[in-house]
Amino acid sequence: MNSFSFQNPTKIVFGSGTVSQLGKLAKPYGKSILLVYGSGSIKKTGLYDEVMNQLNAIEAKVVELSGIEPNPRLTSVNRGIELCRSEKVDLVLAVGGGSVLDAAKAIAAGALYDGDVWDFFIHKAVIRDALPLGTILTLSATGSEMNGNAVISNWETKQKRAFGSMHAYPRFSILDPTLTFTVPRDQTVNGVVDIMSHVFEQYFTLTPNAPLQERLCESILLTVIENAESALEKPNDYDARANLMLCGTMALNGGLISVGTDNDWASHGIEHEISAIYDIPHGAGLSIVFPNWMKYVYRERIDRFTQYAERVWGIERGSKSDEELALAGIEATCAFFDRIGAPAALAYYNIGREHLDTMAKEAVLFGPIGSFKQLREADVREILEMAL
Ligand SMILES: NC(=O)c1ccc[n+]([C@@H]2O[C@H](COP(=O)([O-])OP(=O)(O)OC[C@H]3O[C@@H](n4cnc5c(N)ncnc54)[C@H](O)[C@@H]3O)[C@@H](O)[C@H]2O)c1
Repeated sequence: MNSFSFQNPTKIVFGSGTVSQLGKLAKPYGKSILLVYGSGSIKKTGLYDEVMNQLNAIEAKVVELSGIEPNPRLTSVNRGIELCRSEKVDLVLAVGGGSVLDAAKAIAAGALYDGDVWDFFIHKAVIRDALPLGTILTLSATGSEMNGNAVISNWETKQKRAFGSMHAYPRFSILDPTLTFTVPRDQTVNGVVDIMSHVFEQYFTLTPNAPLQERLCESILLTVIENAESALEKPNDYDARANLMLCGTMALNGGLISVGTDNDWASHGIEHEISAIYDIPHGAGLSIVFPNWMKYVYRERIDRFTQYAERVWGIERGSKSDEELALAGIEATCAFFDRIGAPAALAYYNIGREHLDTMAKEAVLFGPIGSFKQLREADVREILEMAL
């Protein structure tokens, strides 16, 4: 295990009815609040009214920024930054899925920066401060509710880039699983794949002697697999939704489950290049990329993959060779994705070879990606080719 330091400053308030604590949680940060949300589904579900009642009760001045897109765009972030400055906002409050939360993080950081917020995403500047951020999560997937990451798309340059900063962690996040009852089937599936992918990025590591981290990863994968189908069959199954929500938060919790180990993140890098051009859902892109990444890299340290097959999928070794066992685990992953209806190939979105070269080049713009196996442009091109 490597040496490490770990800190997570986000307060989590978890459970049914916890939106009723919003006023109390928001009050210490000041009166002027920027409420950030998406296409307006929170108005249909009644969540918007609940939020406004809480904010009115603490006599907050609420400024609204709606219309945050899935795969949130830089243009929306810039609108939010202008509002923060003109309305002297004290607290940014995000209500939605990962896209809304990520946009709110970029707004909170950009509002206190003199230059272009995109600088943070292209390694031109480092975040030194941010406005306080609170979140109410409505979709289990990204872990954005308890980490300092944000992913934003720049449609002018056709780039999707991420930042990570201690300053961008939410001060508080309200996690009420009942708010996810209305998440449609396809988005629930995308969330399940996203959560599992976050674990894969940390589980497939070359770092030896990290048995607790390995078991933390395996327990999240097992819990997601056990609960995904119940949530899909019965969208109002509180226990299934609650378990998925907690898994999402733990899976990408500032690195909690993988402290002291090297992480990979190549598959996320590759997926970002696909959705930067084709605007497909992140989770769907990952269900296409990850099994192909696995097939490309498993020989690097085959015991990680045989352990995965045995412990996560319960596949017995019997007379199987390492190679056969590892591949059986990868096949079990594909079969599960298929069973829940996650796409397996780029063809699902009519994506052909047109932009594979660009995607491969952009993925390694800042150098090789991944640590389980370092991938260069030709490797990424090959994985994309396998994903067609
Ligand atoms: N910050 C991070 O650590 C991190 C990690 C992984 C991915 N991401 C990024 O997060 C984004 C994806 O976020 P996401 O997967 O949470 O999805 P999302 O926020 O894009 O939402 C997907 C869709 O679900 C809808 N939705 C959300 N909650 C709903 C509800 N309760 N009922 C009905 N509809 C609802 C949204 O309106 C949207 O149309 C991508 O841009 C991805 O790159 C961020």
